[in-house]
Amino acid sequence: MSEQAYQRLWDSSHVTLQELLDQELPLLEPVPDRERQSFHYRLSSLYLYYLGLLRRFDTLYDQMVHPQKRRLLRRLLDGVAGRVLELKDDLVRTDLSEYHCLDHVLQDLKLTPADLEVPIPKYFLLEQSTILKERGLMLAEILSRMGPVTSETSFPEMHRTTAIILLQRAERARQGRLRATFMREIRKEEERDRKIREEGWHRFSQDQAAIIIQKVWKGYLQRKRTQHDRWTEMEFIGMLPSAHQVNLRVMYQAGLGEDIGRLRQIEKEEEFQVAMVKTHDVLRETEGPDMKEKLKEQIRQWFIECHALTGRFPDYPDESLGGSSLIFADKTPEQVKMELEVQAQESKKKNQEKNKEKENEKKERKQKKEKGRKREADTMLKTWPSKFIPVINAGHEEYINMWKNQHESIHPTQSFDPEALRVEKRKELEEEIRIQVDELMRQELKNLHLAVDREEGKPLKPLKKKAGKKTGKKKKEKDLTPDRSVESLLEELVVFGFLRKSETVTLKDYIGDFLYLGSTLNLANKLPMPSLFDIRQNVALYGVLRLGSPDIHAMAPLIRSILLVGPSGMGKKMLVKAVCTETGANLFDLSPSNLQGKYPGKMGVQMIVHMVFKVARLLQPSVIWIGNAEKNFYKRVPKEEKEMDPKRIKKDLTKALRLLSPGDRVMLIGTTDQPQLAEMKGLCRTYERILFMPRPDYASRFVLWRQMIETQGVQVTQNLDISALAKVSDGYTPGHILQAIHSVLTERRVLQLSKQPLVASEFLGHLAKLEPMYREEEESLKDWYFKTPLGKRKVKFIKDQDVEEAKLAKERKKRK
Ligand SMILES: Nc1ncnc2c1ncn2[C@@H]1O[C@H](COP(=O)(O)OP(=O)(O)OP(=O)(O)O)[C@@H](O)[C@H]1O
Repeated sequence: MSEQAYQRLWDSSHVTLQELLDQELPLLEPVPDRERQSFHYRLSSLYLYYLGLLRRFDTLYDQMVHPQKRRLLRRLLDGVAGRVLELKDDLVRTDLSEYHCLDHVLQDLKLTPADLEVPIPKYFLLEQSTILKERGLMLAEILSRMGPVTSETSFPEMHRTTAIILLQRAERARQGRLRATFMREIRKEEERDRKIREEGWHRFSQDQAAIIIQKVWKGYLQRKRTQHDRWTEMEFIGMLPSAHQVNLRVMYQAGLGEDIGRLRQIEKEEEFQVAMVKTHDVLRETEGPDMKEKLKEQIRQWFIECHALTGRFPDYPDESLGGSSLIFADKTPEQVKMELEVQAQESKKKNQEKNKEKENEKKERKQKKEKGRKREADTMLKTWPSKFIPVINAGHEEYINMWKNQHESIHPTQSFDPEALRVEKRKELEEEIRIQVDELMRQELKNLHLAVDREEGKPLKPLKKKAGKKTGKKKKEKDLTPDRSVESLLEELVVFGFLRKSETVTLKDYIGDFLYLGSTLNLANKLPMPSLFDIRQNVALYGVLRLGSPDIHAMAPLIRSILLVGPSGMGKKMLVKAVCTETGANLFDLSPSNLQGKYPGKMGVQMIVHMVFKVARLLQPSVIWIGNAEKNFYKRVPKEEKEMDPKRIKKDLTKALRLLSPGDRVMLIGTTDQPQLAEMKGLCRTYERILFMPRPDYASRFVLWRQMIETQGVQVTQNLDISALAKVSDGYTPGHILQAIHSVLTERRVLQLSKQPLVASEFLGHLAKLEPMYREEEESLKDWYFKTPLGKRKVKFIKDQDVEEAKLAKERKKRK
C-alpha cells in the first residue's frame, strides 16, 4: 500500500472515531437495570468498533513513514487499546461474566467473528527486539555456564550388546522384506507366463488395438478433466481451500513491502531525531534571549500592576502550581492572588472536614449495608468515566488541525514538517526558559519585598500534602537485597530454576472457534459456556494488551493476576507461554513443585518472593506463573504433599501482589485443573480474574482437528471426514486430540500418504485409548465456577430474572 492509501485509511478511521466519540457521552448517563439489554448492546457495538479502529491504527502505525504522524498515531493506538480494555471491564460488570455473546451484534453490524479477534499491536515486539535479543543472550549464557541440561535431553542408556542385537534385528527384517518383495515379483511373472502358455496370445488387428488404446486414454483424460473442473468449482464456491502456491507468493511480496516500509521508518526517524536537537539549539540561540527578556519584562509588569492595585508586591506562584505560567493564564493579578489564597484556605478546611467525614462514613456504611439489599433491585447501570477518552480526543483534535487530508504532494519524501517541529520545539523552549526566569524573578521579588515592603516574601505552600498522604498510605516495600545487582539476582533465579526460557508460542497458535449460538442460548435462559475463541480473546485483553505497553498499563483498569481454570490438556500452560511470546515478557515459575526443597523456612520464602517480584519489576514486562495454583490454597494439605508445604508462599505472595501498581507490568498467572481443592476466599482474593475453560465444543473441535493435522505438514483431503472426527471426540481436550494426531501421523505414515490417504477411522483407536473428560468432572468444575464471586452474581441474576418472568406470566394469566 502506498503512503497515500494509508493516509486515506487514516482519514476514514477518524470519521469513525468522531462518530464513536459522539456516542461516548450518553453512555455516562445511568440506565435502570431493566434496560440492561439495550445498554449491553450499546456497549458491545462500541467495543466492536473500537476493536476495528485498534486494528487500523496498528496497521497505520506499523506502516506509515512520516515521523510526526507516527508519534500521533502511537498515542491514538495506545488510547484506543486502553479504551477497549475499559469497555471490556464495563461489559464484564454488565454481563456479570468474563465471556460475552456478541453474535447478534456482529450480525447487526455486518461483521464476522474475525472482527472480534483482539489485534496485538506489532510494535510490542518490534520496538524492543534489541532488548529481547540481549536478554535472550544473557539467559543462554547463564544456562551454558551451568553446564548441559540433564534429564530432559538425555536418552536412556543402553548396553552395547543390546544395541547391536537391536540393529541386527532391524537389518535382518529389512533384508527379509526385500527378499519377500523380490520373490512375490518372481511368482507373479511365473503365473503370467503360465497363463500365456495355457491360453495363448489374443491376436488383435491393428485397428482394434488402436481403438482400445484410444478408449482407455480418452477415458483417462476425461476423468482427469472432470475432476479438475469439479475442484475448481468447489474452490470457487468456497467448499475447498484454494491452492496455496499463489497465496505464498503474494504473501511473500506483501511481507517484503512491509519490511521495506519499516526500514524507511528507521531512516526518517533518525533524520527527525537529528533535526529535533538541531532545531532546539537554533531556537535557543536565535529566539532564546529575546524570549527571556520579554518574559522578565512581563513578570516585572505584573509585579508593578499588583503593587499598584493591592498596595504590596504579590507572592510568586510555586513551581508545583505551574510557576509564572499561572500569571499568564488570562487572569488579572487580583484574581491570581485570590485564587491562591482560596486554595490555601480550602486545603485547611478540607483537612477539618475529612476528620468529620471519617466519623460520618462509619455510620453511613452501616446504613448502606442495610439499604444495599433493597437498592440492588433497582440498580443503575453506567460506565465508569474513561481515562483514555481525553487522550483520544486530544489526538483527534491534533489530527484535524495538522494532518487531516494531507496528501503525498505535501510531504512527498515523508520527511518531517520543519514548521510543525519548530512550533513544538518553541513551546518546549518557552517552558525551559520560563523555569530559568522563574528562579531569577523569584529572587528579584524577594529583594523587592525586602526593599519596598520591608517583609520576607512568603513562598506559597504547594497543595501537595494531600497527594502525599494518599500515596503514603501504601506501605513501601522493604528491599531485602539492597546491595545486589540485578544481574546477580537474575543469575541466582536462573540457577535455581525460577526464571525460565519460555517456548515460542504465539496466541494465534491457540486454535479455537467462536460460539455461534451464544445469544440463542441466552434467550432460552441457558448459560452458554465459553468457547476457545473467547478464552483466546480474554487472554489477549488481560495478559497481552496490558503487559505489552507501559502507557496502556499505567492508565488501564489495573489487573494484577488471572487464574486459568480448566481440565488438563486445555492449553493453560500454552496460553502462559503465548503471553510471554507476544509481549516479550520474562517467565518466572513459582509453582509449588518448583519451590519444593528450595529456600526453606519463613525467611527463605520471603526472600524468593521478594527476589522474583523485584527482578520481574526491574526487567518488565514479566509473567509470574504458578502451576497447580490450588495447592497454595489447599483446604486440607494431602499427606503426601505435607513435606512440600505448598501453602507456605501464600502470605508473601498476596503481600507482594498488593504492592504492584499501575505501570508495573508484572502479571501473576495461575493455572489449575482442580480448583475445588482450594479454599475459595483466598484463591479469589489473590486472583482478580478467573477464566474458566470448559471442554471444546463441536466448532472448536472441528478447527482443532483440521489445523492440528495441517500443522503436521499434511494436506487435509476429502477422504478425511473431519466432521465425524469432531463428533466422536466430544469430551476430549485439545491436548488429547494432539496426542492422537501425533500417534497416527508418524514419519512412516506421512511418507505413505500419497498412496494411502488419511482416513478418520485411523484416529479412533488412539483416541479410545485416552481417558476423556467425564461429565461429572466437568459438572464439578462448573459448580465450582458458579461459586466464585462473579459466578454467584450471575446465578443470582438469572434466578431473579426467572422469578420476575414467572410473576409477569402469572399476571398475564390473571388478566385473561
Ligand atoms: N487450543 C489449542 N490449540 C492448539 N494446541 C493446543 C490447544 N490447547 C492445547 N494445545 C496443545 O495441547 C498440549 C497440552 O497443553 P498444555 O500443556 O498447555 O495444557 P494444560 O491445560 O496446561 O495441561 P495441564 O493441566 O495438564 O498442565 C500442548 O502441546 C498444547 O500445545
